[in-house]
Amino acid sequence: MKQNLLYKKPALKGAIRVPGDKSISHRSIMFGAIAEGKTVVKGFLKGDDCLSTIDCFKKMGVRIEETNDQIIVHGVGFDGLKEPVELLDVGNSGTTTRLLLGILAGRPFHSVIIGDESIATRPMKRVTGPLREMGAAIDGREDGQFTPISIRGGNLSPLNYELPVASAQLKSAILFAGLQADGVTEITEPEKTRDHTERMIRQFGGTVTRSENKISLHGGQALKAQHIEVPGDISSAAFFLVAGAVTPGSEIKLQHVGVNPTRDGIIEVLEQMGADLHINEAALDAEPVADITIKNSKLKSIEIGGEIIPKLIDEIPVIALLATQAQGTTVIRDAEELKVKETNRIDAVVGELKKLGADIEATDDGMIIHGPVRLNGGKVSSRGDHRIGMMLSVAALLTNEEVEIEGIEAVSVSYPDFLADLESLMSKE
Ligand SMILES: O=C(O)C1=C[C@@H](OP(=O)(O)O)[C@@H](O)[C@H](O)C1
Ligand SMILES: C=C(OP(=O)(O)O)C(=O)O
Repeated sequence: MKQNLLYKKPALKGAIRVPGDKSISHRSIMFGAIAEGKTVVKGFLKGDDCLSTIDCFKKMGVRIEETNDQIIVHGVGFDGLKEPVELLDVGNSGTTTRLLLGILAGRPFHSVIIGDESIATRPMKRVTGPLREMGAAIDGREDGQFTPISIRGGNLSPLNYELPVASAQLKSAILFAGLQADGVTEITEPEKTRDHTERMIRQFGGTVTRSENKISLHGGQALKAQHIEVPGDISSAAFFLVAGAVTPGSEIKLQHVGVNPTRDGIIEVLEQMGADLHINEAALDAEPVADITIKNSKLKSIEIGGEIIPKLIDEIPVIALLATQAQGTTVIRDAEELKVKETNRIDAVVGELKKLGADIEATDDGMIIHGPVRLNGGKVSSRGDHRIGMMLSVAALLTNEEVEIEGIEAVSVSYPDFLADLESLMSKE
């Protein structure tokens, strides 16, 4: 589906509450299912990826009620999950695939995970390898590297594992398997990655400890149903933060955004670039939440690399756009993981932004962007990747010419109402 965007007077004003956090929404269903009792989830993200997670658990016999403002998961415990008769279709969702594998690794039944064309290209050996070591029988294309993947869980042994990549999905898969293993599982991560799984284990009454970069947990813990309030997704808010920072005359307030310190790299980047940003005191629930106000301002280039990368990995497409408007040369490095997301996001960002006149080049592990540059209109494509589609919609604010985006429907993966929300901030005069 094509979308033509022509924004002549794009100053953005007003307040917006972005939809629920995708990572936390997935986990709320998973923990709800493996806990005993009724978990109520408010603020759940009804994007395609999280709906795929719901669908997979329904196919394993979990009763999940969806109303307008909440989801109720009738937990069955690990042992109550049933062998699915149908294929478990994860759609476009890497998080569903990898975390589900961790849960299935300890279940004594057979299941098959399939997904879309993009999922079929994403590396799964990083997860299937350690899960096999723990005792799960797994097969899949190229020896368990790609979907379709079939799995028959087993009696798991605990694992002491050093993650070869800084991936919260890999860490979480091993934690889910570790919860079903007989003994203590220990994971060391090269850099700190998002810790929603650890927080949720504690919220559900379990124990997981962390010392430096080592995370440990005991198998066999009983988890209890909870009430979960999902905060707004900072990865979705990032598009508005950048839109507000780069569009003349803008001032936007983003309400109730999750500001977990393992996810807030975008805020650090905006501050370092000189953005006019104000964050109110974060309220602490299971996850910290804050309102963030951003105004248009002059921006300067920075270098982004090292341990901040996992804290902003999904925001890099829109950070690249931000850098096109900053004075100087912005360098993004240590971000090879971008190559194995929904698309190769280094190629997609560089290729599509070049069509709009950006001065940007790809490197082996990131990109180099020279700014500021006045963008032009043109025909671009999301390449089927939600974050590329949303980034290009924000780019359309920076030109008086028309931007035609092919494949805009991809935004429904994480933010179905994205364009309507963006347009709601535009002056109606
Ligand atoms: O754990 C999660 O919810 C996620 C972890 C990240 O992936 P990796 O673990 O592959 O880095 C991120 O890119 C993805 O959007 C969501
Ligand atoms: C990489 C992403 O998600 P996933 O890995 O769950 O497909 C994303 O949302 O940017």
